[in-house]
Amino acid sequence: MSQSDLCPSDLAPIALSCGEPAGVGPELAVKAAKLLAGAVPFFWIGDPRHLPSDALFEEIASPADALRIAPGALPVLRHDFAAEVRPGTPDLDNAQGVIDVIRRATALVQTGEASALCTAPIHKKVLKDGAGYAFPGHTEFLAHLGGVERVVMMLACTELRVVPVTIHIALKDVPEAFTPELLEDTIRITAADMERYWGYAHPRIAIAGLNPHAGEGGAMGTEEIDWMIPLIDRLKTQGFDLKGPMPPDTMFHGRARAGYDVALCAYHDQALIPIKTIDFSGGVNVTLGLPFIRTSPDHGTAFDIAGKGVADPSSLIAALKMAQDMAITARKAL
Ligand SMILES: NC(=O)C1=CN([C@@H]2O[C@H](COP(=O)(O)OP(=O)(O)OC[C@H]3O[C@@H](n4cnc5c(N)ncnc54)[C@H](O)[C@@H]3O)[C@@H](O)[C@H]2O)C=CC1
Ligand SMILES: NCC(=O)COP(=O)(O)O
Repeated sequence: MSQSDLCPSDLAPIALSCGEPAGVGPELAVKAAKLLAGAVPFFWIGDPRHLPSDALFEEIASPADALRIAPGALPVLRHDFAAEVRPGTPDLDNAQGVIDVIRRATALVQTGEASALCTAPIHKKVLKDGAGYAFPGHTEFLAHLGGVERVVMMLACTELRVVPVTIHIALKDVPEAFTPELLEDTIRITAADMERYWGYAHPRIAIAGLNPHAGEGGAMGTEEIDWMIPLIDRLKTQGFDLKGPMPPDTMFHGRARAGYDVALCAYHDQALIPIKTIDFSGGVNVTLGLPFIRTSPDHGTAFDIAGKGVADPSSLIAALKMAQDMAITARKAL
């Protein structure tokens, strides 16, 4: 078989961590398994007691069994939690289980028993209060587990890819955290993984200014003049295809988006508001710079609708498909 003939069943299945069990994660895993019917083989790691009562699932002894089970039911790698679950009402006693499942799923990807990690949403404050979780989200925890210092959060849908350069910090802390070193590392990691996983040899990277109107020549802030423009000019001479600093408010309309492959933004909401507005149901969160593949739906735990059967599985399905495509592209490049 040549590398170009690779198909999903040639890959190890994807590991899906359960996330916060009182959120929409469990029901979305069941829905995704039914709709995908084995087209993207994956297994769910969690407590079977947390699945909806009518869920079609089968426990597996090892990840490889998922390839056989996935066409007809959700393959479940059992992970017992401290408590049962009431959808919409998180139980702090289950917080440690959520963290342990992320760790276990990651280990399975690191050993090659899973081809990629897909994570269902966690509730950061529940994990902090219930188990002293010391990380702002998955992204930083996975960097720790992967043994890398710097990773990049990217959200992607068919019409847009965005990267928040600073991630889960208070807005007042952004100007200090948004440094030339961080922006340069983010550009390098983004460019490398755009090639590795999506085949862009020279991705066109747009960079948003920090300030309104990208500073308007220093009238509304000077970070653009002081260091952003010199950094961008220096990296251009090294072959990076960069554009910016661009005025953040005018870089996301349709014609502007056609001019770049990925937009780097100074802070969380500058990046996530446009993509969640354009495609909330199809957006995928992917971590770049890790020594393994990780994707996630773009939404959170949605406690307000958990257990009601109305949660939309589109973003989880897109995340599973993207993980599979990334694994195939990375394998072909070997
Ligand atoms: N990857 C992850 O682990 C993520 C975790 N979160 C966490 O989730 C928690 C709740 O965050 P929120 O800001 O409330 O955002 P959220 O995404 O959970 O909910 C926002 C709104 O979107 C709706 N919604 C979310 N997912 C949906 C789906 N699949 N189908 C239909 N409607 C859906 C909800 O019902 C709610 O009205 C927070 O702790 C946040 O940190 C948020 C984003 C990603
Ligand atoms: N706003 C994105 C988000 O909360 C997801 O964070 P992470 O858990 O992927 O680090």
